[in-house]
Amino acid sequence: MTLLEARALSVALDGRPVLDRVDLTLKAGEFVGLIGPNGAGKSTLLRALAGLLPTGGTVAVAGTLLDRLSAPARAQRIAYVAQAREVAWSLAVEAVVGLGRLPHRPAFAPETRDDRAAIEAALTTMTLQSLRGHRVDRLSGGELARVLIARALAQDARLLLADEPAAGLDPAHQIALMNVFRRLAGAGRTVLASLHDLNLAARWCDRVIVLAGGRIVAAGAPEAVLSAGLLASVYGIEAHVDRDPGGLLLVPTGLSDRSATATPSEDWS
Ligand SMILES: Nc1ncnc2c1ncn2[C@@H]1O[C@H](COP(=O)(O)OP(=O)(O)OP(=O)(O)O)[C@@H](O)[C@H]1O
Repeated sequence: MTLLEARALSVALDGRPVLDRVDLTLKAGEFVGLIGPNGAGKSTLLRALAGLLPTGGTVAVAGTLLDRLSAPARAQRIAYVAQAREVAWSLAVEAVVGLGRLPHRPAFAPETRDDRAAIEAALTTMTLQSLRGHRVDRLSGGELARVLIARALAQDARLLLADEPAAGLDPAHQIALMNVFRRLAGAGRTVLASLHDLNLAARWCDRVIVLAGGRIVAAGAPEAVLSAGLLASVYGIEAHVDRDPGGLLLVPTGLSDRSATATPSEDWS
């Protein structure tokens, strides 16, 4: 079942085109990795899909156009984890995770039993129980990253958009996070996460979408997409591509002499 459909999505920032008529479809129950070089437009695409930017084209979630949804209705359907990890106030971890529940109840209403259950589940999932009373402005970078992901999990939306959620996490927490996203997808939720670690994308994602120069240049199963040739043309790197029972193994070995430009294709949605 299609959960999200973007058609001819275009974004200009400061008058400069950043996304160019992107077509994208996400199905319920898939974990999709959004990859591409610095400046490709990944953050812009995630923000556009979350309804945080003025765009050309359309975005529909479960058949409803995003701009027809109120802010709370949108937040019940889409959770977004930003790349910038900023916290405005010196709140406790538990309170920040609890902010994810605000779209689910009227303003100033007390927490419900469902809210408490979702908060506890998110704290447990992100192994934050022992930090629940800590102030977020005194956490390490990786701890804060996990809190902001937990806040999005507490939101309990059908679609999770996460911008470099694995950045700054140690390898164990990265793998644990990939397993969390896989479990969400297994439960019918949809996750679109931008990732710079190609091995995480290759081994945990059902599908990867490759963005370069504001356009989707390839999309599909990691095994079908992540070839040495694509890595050379998109990232300008040489890589050894191997596979084991867990999936692809990608080892960057150097810079390629081909320029880091890719040829956009017509329809990769
Ligand atoms: N507010 C802005 N005004 C003008 N240009 C912007 C603005 N924000 C981003 N850009 C430009 O848009 C392009 C895409 O940026 P974006 O952050 O979406 O890329 P990205 O793929 O997420 O990159 P990275 O991997 O480095 O996080 C970049 O060239 C960037 O310089």
